[in-house]
Amino acid sequence: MADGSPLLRAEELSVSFGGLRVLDRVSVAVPRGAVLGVIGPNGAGKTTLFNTICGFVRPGAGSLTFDGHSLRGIGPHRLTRLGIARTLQGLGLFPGLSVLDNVIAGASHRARGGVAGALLAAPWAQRHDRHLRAEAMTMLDRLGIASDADRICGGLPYGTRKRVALARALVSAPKLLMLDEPAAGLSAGETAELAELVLGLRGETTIMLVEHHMDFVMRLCDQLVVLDFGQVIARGTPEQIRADPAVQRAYLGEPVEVAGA
Ligand SMILES: Nc1ncnc2c1ncn2[C@@H]1O[C@H](COP(=O)(O)OP(=O)(O)OP(=O)(O)O)[C@@H](O)[C@H]1O
Repeated sequence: MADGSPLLRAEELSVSFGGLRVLDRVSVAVPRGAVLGVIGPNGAGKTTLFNTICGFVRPGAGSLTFDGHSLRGIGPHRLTRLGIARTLQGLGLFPGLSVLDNVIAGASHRARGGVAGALLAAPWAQRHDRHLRAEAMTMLDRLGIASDADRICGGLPYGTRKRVALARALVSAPKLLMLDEPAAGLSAGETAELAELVLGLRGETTIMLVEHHMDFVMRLCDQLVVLDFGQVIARGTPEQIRADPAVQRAYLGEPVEVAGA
């Protein structure tokens, strides 16, 4: 689908936990090729929106459409095949595996070898797996961590593991890359480098990110959606959002994180 329709459309999504309404008729459209940021004060519902799109949380009402197809009933394990890759706040890496194997795991839906291929040592399976390894290495190189390929993931610095998680998401060549707080826990230098990396992905993939770091968001995003108490209170370009009185009110009294702070 290459018409003018958004790649992802969430319409009137509502989610409640117990009696608490955490998302209240939230609508978001992510245009193809755009970088869309979701921001808002603590507890606004950003992660819940992310988790609902990824199938971790089932909405009480509303609809989700990706590339023209409904995401209803699609669990997280089927997202990669559909063309959605995500990085999570907890990273979700295999700490006992090497960096390279973690990244290859991101493309596992394309591994043709499988059990039969391995048992038979089938040449076609071996060729395909070699190809995946080469692609994973290319991605590690691109993210500046090729020299860590054989190191065990668990012992690596957090900033490096974040890059591994990004490489793993990217190696599936997603149509939509979803990043949950990609800058959280990074130093000012690492955040600036990450911003450059994400800017370099423009034109290759559509990106939706949830983030607290205002500098990072303002620099990267074409469009922003602002949530507060589970509702969309503003949407627009970074300039429009910066000047929006409702947004300023929502953030009043809450420290706005600045890169390096
Ligand atoms: N599984 C859950 N069960 C009950 N309440 C939850 C659950 N997950 C989130 N909440 C509540 O839903 C609200 C929104 O949480 P959410 O994590 O989506 O906000 P957020 O905007 O991502 O916040 P933060 O910026 O602090 O990460 C909060 O009040 C939170 O306590």
